Amino acid sequence: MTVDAKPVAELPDPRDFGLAVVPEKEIPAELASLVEEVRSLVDAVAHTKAGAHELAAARDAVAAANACLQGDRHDVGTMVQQTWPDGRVEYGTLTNVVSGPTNAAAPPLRMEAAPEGGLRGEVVLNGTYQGPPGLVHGGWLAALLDQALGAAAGAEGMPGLTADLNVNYRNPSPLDTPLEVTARVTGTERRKVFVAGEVRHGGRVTAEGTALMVRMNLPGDGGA
Ligand SMILES: CCCCCCCCCCCCCCCC(=O)SCCNC(=O)CCNC(=O)[C@H](O)C(C)(C)COP(=O)(O)OP(=O)(O)OC[C@H]1O[C@@H](n2cnc3c(N)ncnc32)[C@H](O)[C@@H]1OP(=O)(O)O
Repeated sequence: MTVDAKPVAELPDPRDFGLAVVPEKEIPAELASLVEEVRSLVDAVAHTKAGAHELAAARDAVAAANACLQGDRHDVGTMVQQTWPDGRVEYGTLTNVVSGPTNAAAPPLRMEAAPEGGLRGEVVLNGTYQGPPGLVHGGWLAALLDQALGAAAGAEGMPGLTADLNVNYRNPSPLDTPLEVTARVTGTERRKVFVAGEVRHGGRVTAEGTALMVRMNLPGDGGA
């Protein structure tokens, strides 16, 4: 495979594209703990056997919390700037449904540099990500892989959009237990970035994915 994509030294600054950026360290601790609470709430609501009285009280409490939060909002498209332990700066969307730190619907998946190259992360999906009984929904496994594969391309300075994603489900992925997600770039060809990754439970591959990411046009690279 031709290796003629042009990785950039640093990721583009989203501000140059008119997007707002929130440094992750500036996210209030109170918001982070609210997000955790809402994640737990969604799971509790999904599985509750509470009676009518408790359900009505919970509904009123949630409606009151909702009313509290109807003020200023971040624009859709707002990015979060995260700094890796090695000092590398990374951008993602603040409310990304897989990894967004303020999105209570995100598990969330956080990736880090893997010693063997590429990225790795660990994630636990609770019962709100259920497909078959006790197992993670296949669409969510695809979402985890899509995110990890995109992040692997981004981490090598080649952020882009997924053009083609293939997922092979090898073994069931259980809920409520750590799943390891790995991803790496396997080749490049002009703006095409080929990536591959796996989801593992207890060391056994449960899903594997390959994708073609098409690198975004960056200022100064001629777009080729
Ligand atoms: C601002 C800074 C932010 C930094 C931020 C960093 C964040 C870092 C972490 C991100 C982590 C996100 C991970 C989630 C990733 C999603 O969820 S992405 C969302 C789902 N994907 C989409 O919505 C994409 C929809 N599709 C499109 O917009 C366009 O089709 C694409 C993919 C951008 C390509 O369009 P294009 O740029 O016009 O590319 P085009 O010139 O047509 O093709 C370029 C090459 O790719 C090939 N190609 C294009 N499409 C396809 C296809 N579908 N199948 C096969 N080959 C294709 C072409 O044949 C061509 O090949 P060559 O001629 O070079 O051999």
